[in-house]
Amino acid sequence: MEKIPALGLGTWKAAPGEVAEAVKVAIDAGFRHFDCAYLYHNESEVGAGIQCKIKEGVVTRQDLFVVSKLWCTRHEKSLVKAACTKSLKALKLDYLDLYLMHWPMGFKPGEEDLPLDRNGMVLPSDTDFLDTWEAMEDLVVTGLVRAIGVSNFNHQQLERLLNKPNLRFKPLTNQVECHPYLTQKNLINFCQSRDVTVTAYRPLGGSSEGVALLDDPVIQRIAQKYNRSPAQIVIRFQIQRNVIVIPKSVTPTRIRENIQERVFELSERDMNDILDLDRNFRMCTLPTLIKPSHKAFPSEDGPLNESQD
Ligand SMILES: NC(=O)C1=CN([C@@H]2O[C@H](COP(=O)(O)OP(=O)(O)OC[C@H]3O[C@@H](n4cnc5c(N)ncnc54)[C@H](OP(=O)(O)O)[C@@H]3O)[C@@H](O)[C@H]2O)C=CC1
Ligand SMILES: O=C1CO[C@H](CO)[C@@H](O)[C@@H]1O
Repeated sequence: MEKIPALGLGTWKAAPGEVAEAVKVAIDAGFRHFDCAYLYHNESEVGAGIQCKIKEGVVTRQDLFVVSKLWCTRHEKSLVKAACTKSLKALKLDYLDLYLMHWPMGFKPGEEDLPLDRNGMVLPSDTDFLDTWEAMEDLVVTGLVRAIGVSNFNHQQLERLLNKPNLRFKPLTNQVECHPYLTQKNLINFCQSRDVTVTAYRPLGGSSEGVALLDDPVIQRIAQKYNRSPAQIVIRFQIQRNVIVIPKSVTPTRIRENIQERVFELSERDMNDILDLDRNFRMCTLPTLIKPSHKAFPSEDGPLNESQD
């Protein structure tokens, strides 16, 4: 079974024109795991950065762990292989280390990422994520991907997948929003109890978007205590609870800061103080566009809401 490196570089909103350079800086700094997605519309630049470092002989393909994600408009079984091949081509790779189902919900197929009706609600497709999963399993069998996983799955959805009759491959990870304001304690316990790793996205609180997670007084106090930056504290927090973490940066100094070559340990008390910051605060809110009648709707009584898990 593939092992996901504990720290990866996020690439959402890493603009074409800056992300290839960021990937090169990251590889030089020691990053080996790259979190990509068709949705981010920058896979070709990420691939250029990767290829450059392979050509320079800094790394080999086997040293790297490259992740991409199947977007919701490609949930029909007949569309999955082409979607994966498109990401592979853009990334200039012949296999992915991990391919994730980006969300459990399928949207109407087409070129628009978010096909909307007149009221601004997403047009669903009549797919079931269990069927989509079967097509993703085929990608493992044909060697296009080494492993498959899910993203934005709640407890019930993951359990349904794990209980699927004739499951050929278990999800390697469930990638979910996770940071000190959304600690996902219950979901993490559930995933880890079923041998599914958890990957934390938005680990820094997407700090350019006005969320003051890195300015939180508790994070600041702990950062001063260990003589580390707030970003280093929230990254270490995840690694220390066995959660894989994928901070995004296109800034060379921050990329190097985030990999923190010297390992340090947060005390149990400081880990608990960070856990106590939880306020079930979710920033990635795509579900607000989804009709409650959608098959995989993240409803009040469960999906995506860890307090309900
Ligand atoms: N599966 C899913 O549905 C989702 C997956 N993701 C994945 O997770 C990754 C990370 O999440 P993301 O939403 O990008 O948010 P992050 O929490 O990683 O925050 C990124 C922001 O933090 C800034 N930053 C980076 N390092 C530092 C630092 N050391 N000090 C201060 N600020 C810093 C970056 O700025 P700058 O770049 O300018 O340095 C950027 O503005 C994404 O890039 C994507 O790969 C994200 C959302 C949803
Ligand atoms: O990866 C992602 C980036 O953010 C988007 C907007 O919240 C999400 O929909 C998506 O899952």
